[in-house]
Amino acid sequence: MAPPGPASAHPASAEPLSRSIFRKFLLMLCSLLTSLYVFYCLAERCQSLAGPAVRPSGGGDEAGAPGRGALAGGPRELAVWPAAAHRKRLLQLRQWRRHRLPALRDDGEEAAWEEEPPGLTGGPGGSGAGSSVAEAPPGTLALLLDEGSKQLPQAIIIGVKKGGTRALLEFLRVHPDVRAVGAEPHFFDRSYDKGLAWYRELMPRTLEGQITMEKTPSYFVTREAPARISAMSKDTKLIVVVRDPVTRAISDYTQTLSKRPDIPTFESLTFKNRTTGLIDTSWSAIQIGIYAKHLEHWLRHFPIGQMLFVSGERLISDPAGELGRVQDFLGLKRIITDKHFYFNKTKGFPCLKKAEGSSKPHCLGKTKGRTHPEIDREVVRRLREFYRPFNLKFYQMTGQDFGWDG
Ligand SMILES: Nc1ncnc2c1ncn2[C@@H]1O[C@H](COP(=O)(O)OS(=O)(=O)O)[C@@H](OP(=O)(O)O)[C@H]1O
Repeated sequence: MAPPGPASAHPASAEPLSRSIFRKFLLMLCSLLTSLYVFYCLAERCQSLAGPAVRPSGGGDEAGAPGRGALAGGPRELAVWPAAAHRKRLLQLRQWRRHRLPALRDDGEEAAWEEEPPGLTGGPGGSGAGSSVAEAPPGTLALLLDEGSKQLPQAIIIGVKKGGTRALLEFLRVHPDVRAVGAEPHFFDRSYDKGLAWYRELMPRTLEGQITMEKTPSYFVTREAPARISAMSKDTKLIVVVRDPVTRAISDYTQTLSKRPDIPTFESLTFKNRTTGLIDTSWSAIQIGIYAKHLEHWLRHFPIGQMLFVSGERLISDPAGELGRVQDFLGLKRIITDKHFYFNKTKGFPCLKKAEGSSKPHCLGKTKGRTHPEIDREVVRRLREFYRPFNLKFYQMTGQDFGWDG
């Protein structure tokens, strides 16, 4: 008879089986832990847990210190305001989803902030490196999205049409304490009968310490708007972006021309009677630029100190400077600085190194910064003459010389 096998023969065949089960178990445990970690990091808990629950707002010691932070959403800013940045990103995700749904739009002019077309990329900060919730799969954070509540706006950009209102709003949205509705609600001019509850529903959710904003440039020239906004809240802060009324009128005309190429020339629309040189002030392109007259209506309901006048020209030549004034006016810490902007030569305008909820450079869309048609010099001269007294009155009322008549 053959001798029995070694005593260890049977255990030797059983052990590999239990070991392999154990190994599989370990492998599963590891993958589970890895998935949990990935989920955890996607939720950006890693960055936010260490931060304060509510970021202090308003002018602290460092208010007014330019160039303090790094790029919006960049590592340094997160280190300074981790909780605020995290909360804002959660809310941005909600917005990211909304961007992909048919949104409330104005006359089609106001498409949302557009990403740079391929030909325009390559600006500073455009590497696309780094993560942002806007680029993360939305489903992963679904459970965390019910934060905040909808508030009526505490600040409104009320005008002026073609002044640079979109640029200002999009620049402001970079601030972690600003939440704004993307499209123009037109509540105080077109939809007032829908009521404040309807209006509030349009607003994005905000957390404590964040400001809700909207922009509708036609409010500035709407007679009923001052009383209506005051009835909502006497404390509403009002921002007006103004621009040389002559170039504003040409910009306005250029927009109409882009939609209806068959309209009469700018020159013919400007005059009631070209021979006498009588300006047609009933033409809205002309009428909107009589800023002093419109302002009078607002001053019946709001003190001048509750209004901020932003220069549309300086918003292009020195966006950080104007944004500094706006942040001060809104009682916000000066987080948006020159480090957030770069000048895009192709676009011919300042653009953001990183827009809200994105890590890529962003310029305004092609409906902003259109090429204006050449206008008869004599007509331009006559218009300048027409606007001069109104401009001077406006400088006097606001205490600011916008330099349109120098
Ligand atoms: N950064 C930047 N990028 C592009 N465009 C800029 C920027 N800053 C100000 N502007 C000027 O904004 C003008 C459009 O103004 P609005 O946004 O107020 O227009 S609208 O009333 O909302 O249609 C637009 O007018 P046009 O140049 O006539 O198109 C621009 O001159």
